[in-house]
Amino acid sequence: MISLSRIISNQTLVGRWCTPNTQSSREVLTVFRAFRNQSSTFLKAKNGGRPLVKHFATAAAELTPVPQSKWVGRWLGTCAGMCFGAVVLGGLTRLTESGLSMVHWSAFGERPPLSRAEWEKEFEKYKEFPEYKQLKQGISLEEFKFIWNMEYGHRMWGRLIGAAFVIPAVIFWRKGYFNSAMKKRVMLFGTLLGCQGLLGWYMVKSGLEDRFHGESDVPRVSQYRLAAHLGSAFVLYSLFFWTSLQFLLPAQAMNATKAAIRFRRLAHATKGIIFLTALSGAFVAGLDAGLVYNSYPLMADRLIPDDLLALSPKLRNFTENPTTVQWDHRNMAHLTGLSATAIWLLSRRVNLPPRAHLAANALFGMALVQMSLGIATLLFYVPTPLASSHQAGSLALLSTALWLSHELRKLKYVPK
Ligand code: HEM
Repeated sequence: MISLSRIISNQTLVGRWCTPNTQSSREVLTVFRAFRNQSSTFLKAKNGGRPLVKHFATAAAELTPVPQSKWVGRWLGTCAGMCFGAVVLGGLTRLTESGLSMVHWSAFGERPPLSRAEWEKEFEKYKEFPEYKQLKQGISLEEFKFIWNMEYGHRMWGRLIGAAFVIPAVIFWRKGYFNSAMKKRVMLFGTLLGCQGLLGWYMVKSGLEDRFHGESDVPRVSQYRLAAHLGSAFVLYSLFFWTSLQFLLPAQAMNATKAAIRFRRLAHATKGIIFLTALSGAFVAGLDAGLVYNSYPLMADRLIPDDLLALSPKLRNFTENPTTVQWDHRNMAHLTGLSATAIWLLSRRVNLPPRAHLAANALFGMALVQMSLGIATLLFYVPTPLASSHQAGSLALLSTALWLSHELRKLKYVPK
């Protein structure tokens, strides 16, 4: 039998072995697994079969003191930051109405036009598509170059993320920095990254189709595909961010009191609510629903506007009627605001580790900023700087919620 302090000092010892010049990570992992099994059996025996420290095994397996773990964390943090940048760039591309200027796609990159003749050829191709015919008749070559470069920048940034992910992934994999769980995650990240690019083109294609014939029919991408593209970007960002936190900022342990467990559940729920609010925002953006009912808190002096269920069947309104989509987004935002407030109030009563307190405060503060940005975006008829800040704010808010729930991961069960 070994004591808890031995286990902890062994954990540090294993950590110290993990330098590139001493043990291979495979050997260290074998020692670690043996040690982990031994420790969890001991802990359970001491506590009547119930684990004394929940998540101890996972926490131990994170191998946080290993120097190379920091590199893996920094790499994933960089990928998360670059995803954040891609979301902002994508939003700016949409807000400047640039997203449908490139009418073809190639997985490995399009070559930009180099001469005036090449630019004119590219412009002629664009003129074949509905956006030019219905919305942009008569724009100059210079104006076309601007929207083309915006879209090109967004696509190339996506490819740069691909390179920033794949090259270090191969190097770290070959050096043996990943355990088997991490290898699975790396494969998942790579697959999601590839799908993100494909989904982007699938979304753009929906705006190039010849399907906009009604008088009020504006050529734009499908709101469903826009929500899917934005939603998967948020998921990818969250995975990168969360995993980098696991390497760079391991959670501090806290006592598993009833209040702490309830608080942790609320933090998880808030994270989910923020994600759904952001998805509902993508429908607002996709339908240009920020250009109707530009008043707050009422919509044309009413809490429930007249045309809320104007389309039939009724279910269609929730994804195709700008009024309903905006109404949903407002109410989801209110729910986000309420749960962020509850988090903040409860965090003052629960005994939390200092960093979890900080994260709860950051979440509440960011929710206030995000609500204000959303309201201002609506009242001022969606100006690009405000709308773009509101979009970036949604990711910043999600980040604070992820950080908070990450800080609440390690619950310590103290025997009665
Ligand atoms: C507090 C939680 C909120 C979150 C997480 C959130 C998130 C989002 C997201 C992700 C978008 C899509 C942006 C894009 O793709 O360009 C969006 C759009 C929008 N949101 Fe919010 N939002 C929140 C609150 C609000 C509030 C309170 C309002 C106003 C009452 C609002 C009004 C809008 C409008 C008008 C748009 C469309 C902007 C555009 O066309 O670019 N939001 N929101």
